[in-house]
Amino acid sequence: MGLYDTFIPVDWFYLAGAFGVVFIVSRVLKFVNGLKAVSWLPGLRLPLDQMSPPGVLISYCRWNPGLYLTWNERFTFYQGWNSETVSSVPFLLGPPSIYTSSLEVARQIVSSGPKSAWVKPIATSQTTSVWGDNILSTNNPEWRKHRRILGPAFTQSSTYTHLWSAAQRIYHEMTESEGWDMRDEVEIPVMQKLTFRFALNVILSTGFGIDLPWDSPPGQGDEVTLQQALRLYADHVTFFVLVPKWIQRLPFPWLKKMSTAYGVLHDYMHTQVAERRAGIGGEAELKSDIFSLLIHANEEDGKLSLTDSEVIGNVFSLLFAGHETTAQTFTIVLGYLGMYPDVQREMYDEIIRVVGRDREPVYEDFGKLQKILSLFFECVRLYPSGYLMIREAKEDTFLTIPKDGWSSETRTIAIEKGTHAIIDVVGIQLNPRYFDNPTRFDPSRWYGVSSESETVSAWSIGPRTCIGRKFAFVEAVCFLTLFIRDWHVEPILRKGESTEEWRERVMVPKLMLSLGVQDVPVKLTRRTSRKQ
Ligand code: HEM
Repeated sequence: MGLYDTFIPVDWFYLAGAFGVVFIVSRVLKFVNGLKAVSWLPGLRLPLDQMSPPGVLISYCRWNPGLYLTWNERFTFYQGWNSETVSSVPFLLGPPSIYTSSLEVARQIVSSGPKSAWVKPIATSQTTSVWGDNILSTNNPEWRKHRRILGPAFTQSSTYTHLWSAAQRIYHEMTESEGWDMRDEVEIPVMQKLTFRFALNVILSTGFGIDLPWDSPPGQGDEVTLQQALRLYADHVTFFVLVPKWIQRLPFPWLKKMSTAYGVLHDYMHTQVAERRAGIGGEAELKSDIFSLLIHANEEDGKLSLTDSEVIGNVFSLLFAGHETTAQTFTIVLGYLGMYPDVQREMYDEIIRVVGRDREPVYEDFGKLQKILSLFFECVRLYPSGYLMIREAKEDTFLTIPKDGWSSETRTIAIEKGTHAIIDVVGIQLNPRYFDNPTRFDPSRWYGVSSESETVSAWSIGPRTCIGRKFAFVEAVCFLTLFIRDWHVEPILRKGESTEEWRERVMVPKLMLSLGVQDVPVKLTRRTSRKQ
């Protein structure tokens, strides 16, 4: 019998059917296992996980709300399930997850110590470790090392006095370079362009001793200057972080420019590390500024040492985390001041009472400018720039949640290894258990609240709370004090547009790695005319 005599004709129809059945069975099993992994907690049942590719990349639609889920459904999501903690179990792709707007549940996930069952998932870490492992990207025990090395820079008072004077200098440089000093009225079509540059220059100067001029001449031809490279990186950090290396190398001119920018930054930072290490760059202005601490750790042997790539990884993670979040919020604050002239007046009065008109504000004023800090807290509450925290259960674990809806009685549910937890910071900030009338813009709710209080939860809670929270508070108070003292802010309205319509058009979130809003157009009017 020849080979061809034994050939059995393939019936493609049945083969496809068999594959189909196997696929459907595998998805049903996946779905049931997913439900079991979250103890059958009620919630979303969608084809894809919303926080990992491809679900996260698909724009908002009914069967795939994507990244905008927690914002767009902030008034209905938890109410719909009558619970502050709900599940999301995909039946095609992705891990099961739980979403929570409860601080008590969040605390169990982000606040438990080194033995915690919850870690940052690998995919999240990869997005923040493009330049090297760092404080943002690592989990215990590595994370502990990064935090211990960087911690002193954020606890010593010299960091904040230095920060205050850098912010003040850069504010004046901005008003001069933008030509505001010569004018009584200024129209700014996109406020973000200025707040981003401001916040980047502040962290560069305070953290790394790099003082960039507000304006610098563009590079010749294809050349990319350091300032342009930083700007390109800051503007396109999401791209650098999310897109695979091979896409960055495709032969498009703008990609080429970005990859040149990446090279410029890479070389600059390596040279800086080498120079600081050799002492050529001179003594750092602060003995324990962020860069000096990193370099010191680079030279250490033992537990608290860092490799070159960890140094650079931390530099970039702090550059990014230290300017994008604050810049987004400064823009939102200015938008709100424009919409609420009464609040603006109250803030101005506080500045005049504490600082007056005749002297520059100093760091010692920080503690007295409580209304300004409250204004900043309230804007971060309504638009939390760090809007999600994602964790993964590295082992089977338990969570204690309310027994029924919002009741104070609790029950414990089992959570299986591999389940993701999405701490919904927007949901927490709008939770009526923590904030009365949570949708109302009301900075006075923060008057008298300590900045150390757990109520200030938009910077996270527990050991992994934002290391730069005081940095952000001090920078915000300095910037806003200078700004509000000099300028009255109002929204630039379109013809016939009301302030409410302006809010609906402009204060609409734009979600990427942080939460911001659409381009904010504002008009500034000098409070004390130059001619007086
Ligand atoms: C409006 C301003 C800011 C907000 C709302 C904010 C929010 C947050 C949040 C929610 C986290 C926790 C993330 C997580 O655990 O998944 C975080 C962590 C972090 N933030 Fe901020 N942040 C702000 C400003 C800053 C500044 C100014 C710096 C640096 C100068 C900074 C550096 C960091 C770092 C390094 C971490 C990681 C800390 C760790 O894991 O130990 N942030 N931030």
